Amino acid sequence: MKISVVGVGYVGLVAAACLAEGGNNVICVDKDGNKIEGLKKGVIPIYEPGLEELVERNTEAGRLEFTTDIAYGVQNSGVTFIGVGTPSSADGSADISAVKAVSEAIAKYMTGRHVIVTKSTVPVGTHKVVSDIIKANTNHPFDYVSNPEFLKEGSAVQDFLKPDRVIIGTTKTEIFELMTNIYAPFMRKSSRMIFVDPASAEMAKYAANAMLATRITFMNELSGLCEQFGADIEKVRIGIGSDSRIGKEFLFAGLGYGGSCFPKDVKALAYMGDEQGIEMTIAKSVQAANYRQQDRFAERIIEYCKENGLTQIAAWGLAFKAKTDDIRESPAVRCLHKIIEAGIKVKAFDPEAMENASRELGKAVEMCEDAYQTLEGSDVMAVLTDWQEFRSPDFDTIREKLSRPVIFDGRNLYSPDFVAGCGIEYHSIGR
Ligand SMILES: NC(=O)C1=CN([C@@H]2O[C@H](COP(=O)(O)OP(=O)(O)OC[C@H]3O[C@@H](n4cnc5c(N)ncnc54)[C@H](O)[C@@H]3O)[C@@H](O)[C@H]2O)C=CC1
Ligand SMILES: O=C(O)[C@H]1O[C@H](OP(=O)(O)OP(=O)(O)OC[C@H]2O[C@@H](n3ccc(=O)[nH]c3=O)[C@H](O)[C@@H]2O)[C@H](O)[C@@H](O)[C@@H]1O
Repeated sequence: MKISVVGVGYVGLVAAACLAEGGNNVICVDKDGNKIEGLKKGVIPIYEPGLEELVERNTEAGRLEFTTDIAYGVQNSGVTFIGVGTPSSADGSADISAVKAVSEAIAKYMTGRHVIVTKSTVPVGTHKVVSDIIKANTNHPFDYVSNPEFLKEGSAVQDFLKPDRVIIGTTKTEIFELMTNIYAPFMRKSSRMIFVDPASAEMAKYAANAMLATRITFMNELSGLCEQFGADIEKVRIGIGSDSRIGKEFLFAGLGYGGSCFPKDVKALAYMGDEQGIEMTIAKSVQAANYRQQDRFAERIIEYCKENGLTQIAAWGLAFKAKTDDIRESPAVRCLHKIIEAGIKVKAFDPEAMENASRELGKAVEMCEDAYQTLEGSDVMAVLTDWQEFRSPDFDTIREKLSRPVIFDGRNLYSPDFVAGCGIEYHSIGR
């Protein structure tokens, strides 16, 4: 099939490369000329495991091409996926101006019947807004599909190639069948193609992200209580996660959730509720509790440093989670902003996110070549991102290099007994 994908970010580029891997001819369109020029030369603008090989293989096979020219993309495909950003506006609503602009452009350049598929996360009701824009800008027939994306950064390629479920929001059976064919190469026995109306598809996306953010936040609040009572949140997690009604995933307490989606989507859901006069009290509480959790961790570090006259910390991790270079709404970055504001110096290391974090944190943080270099001249250490390579460090070196052997672990990566046995004071979450 001939497909175009507009937006070559975490969602668009992954979707395009995977659709090409499935045998389709895919044209990637983005307004960012630097990204497109880079991609033409094989430079992947983001870090995402497995993506580079996929892009290279499919570009060489002639199934994947890159352009800034949306007219070319639309005119040479029958289906266009929209994967542009929908960031938070100042009032918390999702800013869908890019989706609207792209829809208008698609409509203007359509030369015949076209299918327009929105992968971007858009407020419920956007299908009507976009359909109206398309109608107003073309005389050709079209079908609109709401097809929210559920991939996670860091495992985006695998998530796309092996989805748990694909939700297709359309009113027409034949369009559901077309989408089923597009996704056929990726469906396993356990995967489900789900046929719903566009509003339910749009709502399912917000419901999924808000539900996951709520689970994490509930565990984070419990972690504070565990600390007071001397209970261990990790044991509580295993205890409740063994109940199949609750399930094991997304119950890890930490320094709060971050990323480009949970924070923005929880906010947008709260906004949608306010607009409709139905207050989303849970979403609002989750949002507030999440920021409290992030700040609580930073404050513990600051307080400890102030009380003990300490002036420099070694920070391990900057990305909002492991296996990504993304620092959008990173709890690590928010935490470091607070620490810097308190007058404490920071040396930091992250395997992938230092370039992005440098832009955000500026010279206030000294970036290091490896994790151990951050310990030079530092008093205490803070683990802020759950990178695999931080999980089994050389505790002897950590103890020897820090002026005061203390670890603040915002990700519960280590066993408290083991770390204590290494002669290091250990502060983690909910234990
Ligand atoms: N990042 C993630 O893991 C996931 C994101 N989503 C949703 O997917 C959407 C995209 O997210 P990301 O890929 O993270 O965004 P991103 O910011 O990484 O990429 C968006 C891309 O769209 C391009 N763009 C913006 N306006 C454009 C226009 N008018 N014409 C052409 N290109 C344009 C930008 O230059 C950029 O390359 C958002 O709605 C997000 O909520 C959904 C699931 C997962
Ligand atoms: O809409 C989106 O963009 C995506 O948002 C999340 O994916 P992502 O943000 O890439 O990352 P997650 O793995 O969900 O982690 C989000 C945040 O929650 C934190 N987290 C996650 C799990 C957990 O148990 N505890 C916890 O604190 C992570 O460290 C991270 O800061 C969802 O998991 C995806 O299904 C969704 O498609």
